[in-house]
Amino acid sequence: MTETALVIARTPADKYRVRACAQCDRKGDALAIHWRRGHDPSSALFGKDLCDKCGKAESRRLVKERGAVPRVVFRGTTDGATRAPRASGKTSGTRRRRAPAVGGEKTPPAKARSRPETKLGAKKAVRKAKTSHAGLGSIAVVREKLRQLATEEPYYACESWRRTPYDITPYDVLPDGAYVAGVGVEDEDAKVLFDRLNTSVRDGWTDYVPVSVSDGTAAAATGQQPSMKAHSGLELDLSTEKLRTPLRLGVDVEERSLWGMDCFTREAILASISGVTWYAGDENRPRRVEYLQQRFLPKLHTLGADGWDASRVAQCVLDDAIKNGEKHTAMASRALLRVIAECDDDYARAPAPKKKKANSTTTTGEVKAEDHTEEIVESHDPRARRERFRIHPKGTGVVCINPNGLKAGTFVNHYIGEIYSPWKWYERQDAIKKCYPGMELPSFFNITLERPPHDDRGRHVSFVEAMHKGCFASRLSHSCEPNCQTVTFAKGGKLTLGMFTTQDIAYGEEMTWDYSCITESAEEYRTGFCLCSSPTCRGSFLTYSGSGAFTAVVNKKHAFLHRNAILFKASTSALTNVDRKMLHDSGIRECALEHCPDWVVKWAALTLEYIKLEENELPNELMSLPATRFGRYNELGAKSEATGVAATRITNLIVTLDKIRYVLTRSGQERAPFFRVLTESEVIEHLWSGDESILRRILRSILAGAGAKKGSNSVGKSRLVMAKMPKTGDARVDAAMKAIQERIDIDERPKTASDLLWFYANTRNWFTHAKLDNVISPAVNIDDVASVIPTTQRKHIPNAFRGNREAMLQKRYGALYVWGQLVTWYKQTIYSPDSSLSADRRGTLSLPDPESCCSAAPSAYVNKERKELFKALRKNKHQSWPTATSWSFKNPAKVYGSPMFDDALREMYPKEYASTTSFTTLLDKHERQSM
Ligand SMILES: C[S@@+](CC[C@H](N)C(=O)[O-])C[C@H]1O[C@@H](n2cnc3c(N)ncnc32)[C@H](O)[C@@H]1O
Repeated sequence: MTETALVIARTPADKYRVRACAQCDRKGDALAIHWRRGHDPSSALFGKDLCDKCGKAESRRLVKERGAVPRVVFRGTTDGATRAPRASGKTSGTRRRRAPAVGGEKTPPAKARSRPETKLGAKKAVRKAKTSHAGLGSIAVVREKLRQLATEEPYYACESWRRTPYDITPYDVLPDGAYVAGVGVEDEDAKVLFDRLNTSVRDGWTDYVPVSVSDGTAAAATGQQPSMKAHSGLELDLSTEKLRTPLRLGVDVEERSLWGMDCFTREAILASISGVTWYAGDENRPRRVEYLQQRFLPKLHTLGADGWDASRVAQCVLDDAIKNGEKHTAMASRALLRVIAECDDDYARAPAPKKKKANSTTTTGEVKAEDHTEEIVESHDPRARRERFRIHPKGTGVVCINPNGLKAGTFVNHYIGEIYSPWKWYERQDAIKKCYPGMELPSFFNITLERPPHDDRGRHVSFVEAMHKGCFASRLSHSCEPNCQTVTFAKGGKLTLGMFTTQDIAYGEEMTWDYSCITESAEEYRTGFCLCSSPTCRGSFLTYSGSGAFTAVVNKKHAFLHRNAILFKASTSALTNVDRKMLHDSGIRECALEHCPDWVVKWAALTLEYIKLEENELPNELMSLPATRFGRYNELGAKSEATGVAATRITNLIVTLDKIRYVLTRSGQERAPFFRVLTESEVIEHLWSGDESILRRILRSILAGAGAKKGSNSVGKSRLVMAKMPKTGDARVDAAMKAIQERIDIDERPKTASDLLWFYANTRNWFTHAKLDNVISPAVNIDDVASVIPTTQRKHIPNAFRGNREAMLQKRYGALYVWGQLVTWYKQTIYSPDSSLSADRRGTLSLPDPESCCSAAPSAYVNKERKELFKALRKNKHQSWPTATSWSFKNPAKVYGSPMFDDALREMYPKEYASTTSFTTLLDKHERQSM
């Protein structure tokens, strides 16, 4: 194959020789210009010196002409140290030996030091180091690593790169431990909120558990579990004296504009320094991590607006290392600088594309300028979306500036802010989303304050918003390997949240905690890519509630019909002492249940039963999941994950109770059970004897349809059926319907009418729902939000409040809100949980309209569709029926029930529904008989 690559002239003597480019006549030595040499024998430029630009152009031309891939190039950089590539014989290894004595770095482990001598011999080892860890080798390794990472989660999750720091979100400082009522919280509600801060638990109680993880790191033990609080048995000192003295801003800690790297960049940096022998190989990964965390990151946190530039950080680390005689750190920094130069600087130096026209939707000059900068960066080179050393702004964070560092277990500060009850909090969030659609994920500062389960009045949840009012504790960043933690504790009969260090923290180190924040939106999860830079970073600082841990058991044991079965049972059976005790034992007591009607309390008890079942079954489900990059779940990790999921579920249960209570306690609101079972005579009327009964409607539509086709056999058949209809309504519904079904094969299409009747005839539980009033709550006040919208997002503001402002700020709870919320209780961010009900009920709870079996679309229910429908129902009875068929589901009578729902009831409550035949047995029989 013809050699098409261009390689650099690379002997040390060459370095200082002034050359001229054979193409453009540019002059300079190797320190000023990155020189290349024509390497294609058939080219006129073969063997000639070319400047960087012309060399690349030549390379591109050759690649275009012949489709060959250019060989990786290596070039010198300008700091004059360790530049020699392997062919020169002057390796960075030799220079290292001449470097000044090392200060503050650890000796390599004996095993690592002895290996070259014992295995290869000293000379061989040096040669190996030269070839595999210097220059060309390391860059190839990095490139290969980046290629691999680009196809793996979570590395490619980050798609755009912002190089400018975020605006500071200013806040009012609240006095220690003082919460204030949220914006627009009315006095009555505020009273309830502050009362919920009172507790019967003894002073000094805390929800902090000093977990000891003996068999490895927290991450290894927990898989991707964020909520496990693992900190090697550290005890916290909650003496009042300590809690009175938080750390001081400007003395112990400082708020700073901080930067962080995505997982891709972190791995690229680790790979870059693995080119240095001291840091090479799996056994030296801890050294690479130490370089990143103890040298690179602290330096990054001092760079202010320049933090985006990885090579600047590396250069600063190098300068410090040279000053302090830390030779390994210096070598790592040089290696990193070299790789960054190779991978990124070409890109940075290439001419910027022509200015785009200013964005007409922007409102201020400042925004235009900022947007433009970002556009250039992104549109310049699409490959930049992946293979670059990207350091992103994280906004304000908190750094330890106490020269002695901070000890593990130190009280940092109270986590305080404005408090909201759950229903009010979600009304506010809904209004924000409605008024600022399409707004980028804003920084969030909220945290939940949870009452302890053993408090006399039990659990409850309040939302603490620290965006506008609070203290520096709310400015700490998230980390997947944090050094601080929030803790709820009791002090003076009141509950409060505090931040504590869980590890010793050195001067210059960033203080972080694990947000353990769960999002219901996959998009939000992806947007929240994590910049914590820790070696076990999970990729996003959010946890997705659609992940395996949250869905593994739900999909099997708590699907749509199961959740409706719970609501059905709660509406139709009495609240017992066993239910009350179970709730009480789990801490769901007065605070969560007051003002709830019995059927809602029963619903809570039945839902709690499911939560316990899930907690039991989830560990096995998790251990059977395929391995992720964190490995497989072990038993400890799976159990801990299940505990975390159960805790989230209980919080959601309490939040749901709070929302439902709000709607049901509005004046004039119906409080009877939400589902009402039809009496037998109502069922007969609905199916059989009523003017609008299912049977009458079906016959009417058959006659209407068949009338068009004179002489059709259907007409005679349906008249016959009509004539034989009993005049009284006291026949057993299912027997009569069955008899009709056997004779009514009157439709010319395969089995449409008889199948439909089969579903009706085989449904045992028919019910309808309560008619609740719509509730429209007062407009919430979100004036405080506009001030914190990032400048880049301001362009959305003109679109906000397009409609009636007052209406957009009000929350409308529709008549079916209670139904929707109770069957999606584990989600909280859906504006109208009832809006998906009609789709979810399609064919599952609501059977097709009788008219649809005689619709004008004759091909809609041919044998193929029929088979597919039955197959799908066998596989998943909770799945709504496909929309492509002619079935319609208007259900004007609002009567619900289906054989699939009966089956869900039987699965959930086998004792009460023991006589119900399983749905698949029924369907098998029906298919056999109707062949
Ligand atoms: C509680 S605030 C922290 C203070 C905030 N950085 C500021 O500028 O005021 C949480 C926000 O900080 C940013 N943040 C914190 N930790 C982060 C991390 N590890 N990765 C990415 N962004 C982070 C995110 O924007 C997040 O919404």
